[in-house]
Amino acid sequence: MTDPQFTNPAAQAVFEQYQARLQQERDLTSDLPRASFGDRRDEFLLPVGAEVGNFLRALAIGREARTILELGTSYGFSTLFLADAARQCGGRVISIDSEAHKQDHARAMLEQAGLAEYVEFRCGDAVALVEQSDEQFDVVLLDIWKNLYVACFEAVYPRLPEGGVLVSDNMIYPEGAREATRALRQAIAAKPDLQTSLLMMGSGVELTVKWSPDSDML
Ligand SMILES: C[S@@+](CC[C@H](N)C(=O)[O-])C[C@H]1O[C@@H](n2cnc3c(N)ncnc32)[C@H](O)[C@@H]1O
Repeated sequence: MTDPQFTNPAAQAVFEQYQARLQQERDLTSDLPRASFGDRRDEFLLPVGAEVGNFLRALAIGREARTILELGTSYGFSTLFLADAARQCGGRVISIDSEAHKQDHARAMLEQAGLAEYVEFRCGDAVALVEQSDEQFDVVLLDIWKNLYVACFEAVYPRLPEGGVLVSDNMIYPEGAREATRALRQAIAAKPDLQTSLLMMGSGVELTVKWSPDSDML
């Protein structure tokens, strides 16, 4: 029995499907050599997990986010939480992934959950799609392949409004991502108007807020 995470039974049923698939994937991958796992990574959910999902949802609702950007749809696990937030705060989610078949699966799951109307899926390279965009993003989840973190961050940064929030996943685990996450931390530290903090939840989350020194929010 999975702990209830959603008040809406349809969304809870979809969450439970994800949890069951995740357990199967854990069993399958526990003995897989690292190289084989890397070759097969597109098969797996690789989700942020329920704790981070709940955190993201609360953050987006608290921020009264109008536009939520997700970089890395995968099969839709984190999208489910973000879409539930969008439903509750009158916002919308733009979710980007380069793999169309993953987004097709995510779309079907969101439809089952009754949350598809809150999500616009965009398929393509995250850096290029963000750079082409003239939108501002109130809450951003950065969760694509880690070698793209700095490029994505640089594309997102000018599109974060004052008070806008960036959540970057996998800042602690897996260990193999640490060179990339260290580079992201350095890129964040180089901006004078960002406040940032590493949170020990899930695989390690960096919470970064655009908050200028002369902001009247301080
Ligand atoms: C860790 S998974 C995302 C997991 C998802 N956020 C969740 O919690 O369920 C990373 C995703 O980034 C996508 N990705 C990798 N490179 C990309 C790129 N250049 N542009 C867009 N998406 C990309 C992969 O296809 C993969 O689905």
